[in-house]
Amino acid sequence: MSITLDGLSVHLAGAELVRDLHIETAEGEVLGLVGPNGSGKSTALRCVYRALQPSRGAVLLDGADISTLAQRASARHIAAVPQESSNDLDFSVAEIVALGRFPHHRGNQPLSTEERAVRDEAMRRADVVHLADRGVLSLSGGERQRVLLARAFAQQPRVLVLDEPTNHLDIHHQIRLLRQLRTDSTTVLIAMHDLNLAAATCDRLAVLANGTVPHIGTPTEVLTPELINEAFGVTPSIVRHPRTGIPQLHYDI
Ligand SMILES: Nc1ncnc2c1ncn2[C@@H]1O[C@H](COP(=O)(O)OP(=O)(O)OP(=O)(O)O)[C@@H](O)[C@H]1O
Repeated sequence: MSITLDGLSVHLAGAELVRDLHIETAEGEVLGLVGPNGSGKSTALRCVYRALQPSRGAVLLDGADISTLAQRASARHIAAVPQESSNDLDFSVAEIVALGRFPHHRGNQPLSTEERAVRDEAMRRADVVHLADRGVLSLSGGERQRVLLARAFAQQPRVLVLDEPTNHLDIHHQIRLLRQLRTDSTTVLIAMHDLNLAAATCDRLAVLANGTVPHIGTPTEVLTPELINEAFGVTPSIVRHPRTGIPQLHYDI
């Protein structure tokens, strides 16, 4: 399924956090949101997973305004891993991942054999099988992030919204996740700070900077020294990956 941010604006606490944002994904595309702190990446993503309502504009799922859908109906298609997620209850990992099945259920019936298989496959993909019986409160930051990824996978979404999903992950688990995003047919909207990993992962990048219209294009089109300087105020040297040709940024410290 495709996601469109159609003239999205968000006003909060007397400020316009996102202004008239237009972004259209293709089905199965991995689209990265990059930009400086406070440029509105999380705010835009929160509108997609319906933690926030836009003040103007809309989020469209295959052309239909998601605000016209019941929450449970949109959750059958859109799963999210937010940047910070407080979880004060010490559920087991397997129980948390099973919550991903909730939008597909009627009432509170126990998981069927097939659904347990979906949950287990989601735990395998996020490499948390060995943690299944642990309480989530005892987990490390990266382990907890992988549990939230597993819960999102268990939802079997057509659109995955990820807000800096690699920020607690070691390099093995970063690469493992990003490879999965590249090979799956799920449409992905992902906010990232690491521009090199973003370039290697995303079909297109939207470079947000405060209040301006984003530059949207392939990594090669938007990761130019001029554009990075305009958005972030630093000027990188850009080289090509020796095998893939993807642009990679280097900085003088
Ligand atoms: N509830 C709120 N009330 C007031 N201001 C808010 C609120 N939520 C976010 N903001 C502000 O909106 C701006 C955009 O925040 P947002 O979290 O979307 O940025 P971001 O691009 O995801 O940043 P980062 O890279 O730091 O994660 C920031 O200046 C932030 O302080």
